[in-house]
Amino acid sequence: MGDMRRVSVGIVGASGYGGVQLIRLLMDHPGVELAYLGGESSAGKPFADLYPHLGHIVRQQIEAVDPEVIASRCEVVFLSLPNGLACQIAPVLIEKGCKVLDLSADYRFTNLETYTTWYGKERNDRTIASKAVYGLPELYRDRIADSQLIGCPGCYPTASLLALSPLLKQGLIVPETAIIDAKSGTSGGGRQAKVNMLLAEADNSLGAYGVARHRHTPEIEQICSDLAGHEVTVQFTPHLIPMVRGILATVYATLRDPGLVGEDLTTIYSAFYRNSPWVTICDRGVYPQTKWACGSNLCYIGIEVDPRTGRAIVMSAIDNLIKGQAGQALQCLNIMMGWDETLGLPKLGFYP
Ligand SMILES: NC(=O)C1=CN([C@@H]2O[C@H](COP(=O)(O)OP(=O)(O)OC[C@H]3O[C@@H](n4cnc5c(N)ncnc54)[C@H](OP(=O)(O)O)[C@@H]3O)[C@@H](O)[C@H]2O)C=CC1
Ligand SMILES: CC(=O)N[C@@H](CCC(=O)OP(=O)(O)O)C(=O)O
Repeated sequence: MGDMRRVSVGIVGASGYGGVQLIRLLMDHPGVELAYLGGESSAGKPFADLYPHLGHIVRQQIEAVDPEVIASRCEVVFLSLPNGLACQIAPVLIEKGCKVLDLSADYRFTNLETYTTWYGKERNDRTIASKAVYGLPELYRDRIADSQLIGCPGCYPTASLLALSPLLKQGLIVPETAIIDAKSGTSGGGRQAKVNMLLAEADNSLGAYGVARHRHTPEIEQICSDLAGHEVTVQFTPHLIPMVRGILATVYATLRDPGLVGEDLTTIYSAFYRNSPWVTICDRGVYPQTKWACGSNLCYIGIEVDPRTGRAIVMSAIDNLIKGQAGQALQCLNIMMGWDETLGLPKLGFYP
């Protein structure tokens, strides 16, 4: 591995949480070199001014965004920008032959009308968008390997879909009965200042938001529909919880066969994720905690069946900035480049 050719990589949005998390991961990756860091308000500043604790490792400056310049320097570009910007930059990068991994919602949807309805932005890059592959490796590994453009999933969809997929794919639940109750730490909202993310507002408090209208709902439904083979609606309710990193999604769904028990589902999940190094199925009676995943690219899944209600109850825990964002994007790059899917990704969390 030490003699691997290093691929030149650019990160647009390097000053944000996704960008800095990518930089941290790529510093330990033997196959890449950082060739460009881009931003808007941070353009012209040394990266070290923004993140002094990484200044001894990352010497570059943040630069203004010019897709032609980026394409001339980079073989691979990560776009970690607010929604609606990647679709203005990616077409040039794709045309110039770059591999592009977008961390926003711009390339997640197969139907751009759905994107416009939920994100309120018109699109004129249909041809390119139609080539994008949804970057959830546990479901679409083969397609990711052959793609030039990846629409990396949102953090809630990652946790929710990894919990639901085996049940949907094998027809074990009535899809429309699926209810996803998810909790996220505040880093899910990005690095810009927002009043509801102030410590004084978010601390000592837990509440739902975006109820019955969160924009991750159609994204989850798109993939659930693909797995079920027909249009599926789900109920998704996100909550903001007073912690910085992590998502816990608890999914409830009615089993078609009321005779199924927890052991059956644990066996089914273990088989489904047999070749997925970043999914860990908990032993019977063990339910995941966000702290276990924090700092790693792992998704922990715990499974239960309530024989009284006939429902499966599946819990999944991820770090929203790693498996839910930057780590997943790097996992996709590993697959696109034909590298080991685990290369450069943290196997153990921070704690304890
Ligand atoms: N946070 C999370 O848990 C997750 C986030 N995502 C998605 O990933 C993307 C990035 O999120 P996150 O890292 O949290 O966001 P941040 O708000 O932390 O960072 C946003 C970045 O975008 C840059 N930027 C903003 N506007 C422009 C512009 N016009 N031109 C160039 N650069 C610009 C900012 O640069 P500057 O600072 O220089 O202005 C900054 O580097 C978003 O689409 C988000 O929805 C996906 C999964 C999880
Ligand atoms: C806590 C918090 O605010 N979380 C964000 C999720 C961020 C994310 O993943 O959004 P994209 O789909 O735009 O990538 C939210 O609910 O908007």
